[in-house]
Formats: sequence, structure tokens, C-alpha cells
Amino acid sequence: MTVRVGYQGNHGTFSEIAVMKYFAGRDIELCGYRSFPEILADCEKGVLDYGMLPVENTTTGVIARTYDLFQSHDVHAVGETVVPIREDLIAVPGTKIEEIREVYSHPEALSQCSGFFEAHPGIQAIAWQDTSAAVHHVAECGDHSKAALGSCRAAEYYQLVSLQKDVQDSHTNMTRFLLMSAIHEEPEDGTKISIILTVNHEPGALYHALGILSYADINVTKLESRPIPSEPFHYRFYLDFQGNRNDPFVKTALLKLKEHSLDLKILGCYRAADSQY
Ligand SMILES: O=C(O)C(=O)C[C@]1(C(=O)O)C=C[C@@H](O)C=C1
Repeated sequence: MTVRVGYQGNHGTFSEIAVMKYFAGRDIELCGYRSFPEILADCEKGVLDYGMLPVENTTTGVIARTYDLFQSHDVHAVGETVVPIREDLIAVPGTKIEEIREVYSHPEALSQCSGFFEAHPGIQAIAWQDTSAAVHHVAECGDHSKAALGSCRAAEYYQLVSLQKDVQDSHTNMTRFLLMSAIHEEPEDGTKISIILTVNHEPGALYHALGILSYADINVTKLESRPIPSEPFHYRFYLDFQGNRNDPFVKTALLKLKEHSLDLKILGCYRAADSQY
């Protein structure tokens, strides 16, 4: 059966590469979107079976826009994939680096390449909808003063050339994506759990919550705090930890966390991705 998977952008975005990596060998319909809320809304309506959303990058950290949406949408984390992000400097054939004045890309991609802009102070970084749309824009302008940062797949699709490969600051630059669905499917052999936790605003509340996980010998792999807009300077916490939801220690720890917290949303239990570069 063909599954419909939503992701940001169009042909050649890193999000599309994430979908193709996760569903390799399966029959899928690729559905490009302009924004993350539209993807999650279509998951909730059943228009999409899944949505693939970036959650963090190894160079620039959390992609907060997505995490915040997981709190307000009725969706579950059902899978994970990690994609090496290799940013090419893409331009019209014949362009020389000295001619470039403007480089277009997604804001995340631009910040992953800050060293390039420091080394080329005469080049302006311009934020664009997504990396592939930036490459498309450069192709449409057909102008040697413009280039884009994006994947080699996007360069090929729009028949442009890569003037420089691996422009990103870190040579182990990777983005982690979560596969979201309105349907709560959970693999028997899940190895990782994502939750959103709100604790009382009192001394030791977070310490106590983390103590519950520590007591159950659970390895926390990520902890992120995000502001609660309706309660200035109060925060909720996003946690990932290793484990399977059917493990009795994990079950007990989750029950205790629920008792101890103001709010606990279990995003899902899924198979952890291989994060080798
Ligand atoms: O513009 C793209 O290519 C995207 O898929 C978006 C996005 C992001 O939102 O972080 C995904 C991965 C890369 O880190 C850069 C950009």
C-alpha cells in the first residue's frame, strides 16, 4: 500500500532526503509542503499517513519550531532518521566564486555555514523558504551574482553546478528528523522514547523528575527546555531517553513521572536511528 508522507519543501530538500532514507524500498507518495503546521494539520485530518520533521541539528542545535508544534498537535512520534547534511554552494554553470554577492538558503542551512560567510564578508546571506526553493530561485534568475546552499540532489534537479562541496562548518553536520503520525503505531522493538514534561515551579521539581529516570537506570539522551508562552519565564521540558515502553522499569518510571508532573505527553516509542556520519 502506498503511504503518503509530508515534508518541508520540494525536490531536493534535506527533508525529502530524510523521507527517502527512512522509507527506502517502500512504496511512498512524496508530498512537499510550505510549512510544518500544514504538515501536522494534514496528518491529523488523515490526508497524510506521516509527516517527517527536523528536530535538531548537530551544529546549530534544536529546531524549536517543530518541538513546539508537537505540544499543540495530536500527533505521535513513530520513527526517527538522521541525515548527514552536506551543503553545496550551487550556482549557474560558469559562475566564479568571486562573482557571487548573494547566497540564498533556508535559515538553518545558512547558520550551519557561518564560517563561509565570515570568510567571504562581501557575500550576503539571504534566508529563503527551503534549500531547494533557494536553488530553484538561483536557476530562475540565471545570474552569476547569486548562489544557493543546498543538497547536490537539488543542484542536479535544477541543472545547476556545485562550485564548492561541504561548505558547512562541521564535517559531521547531521540533522535528526522525527516521523510523526496521527495514528499511534508503536514497534514492539522500540528503543527510544520522547516525552514532553511540565513540572511544578518549585525547588527540586526537575531534579526529582530526572531522579525517577536515574533510579530506573534509564539513559536520558536529550533534555531541552522551551518557554510556555502563556506563562512568562516558565518552561516545559522535552526529553528523549533509551528504552521500550513495555519494559516494566520504563512503565513504572512513566507512571511516577505522570504522578509527579503537571503535564506529561508521551510523544511515542520508536526505533532509534543509526547516527553514524
Ligand atoms: O530546507 C531544507 O532542505 C530542509 O529540509 C529544512 C532543513 C531544516 O529545517 O533544518 C532540514 C535540514 C537541514 O538542517 C536544513 C534545513
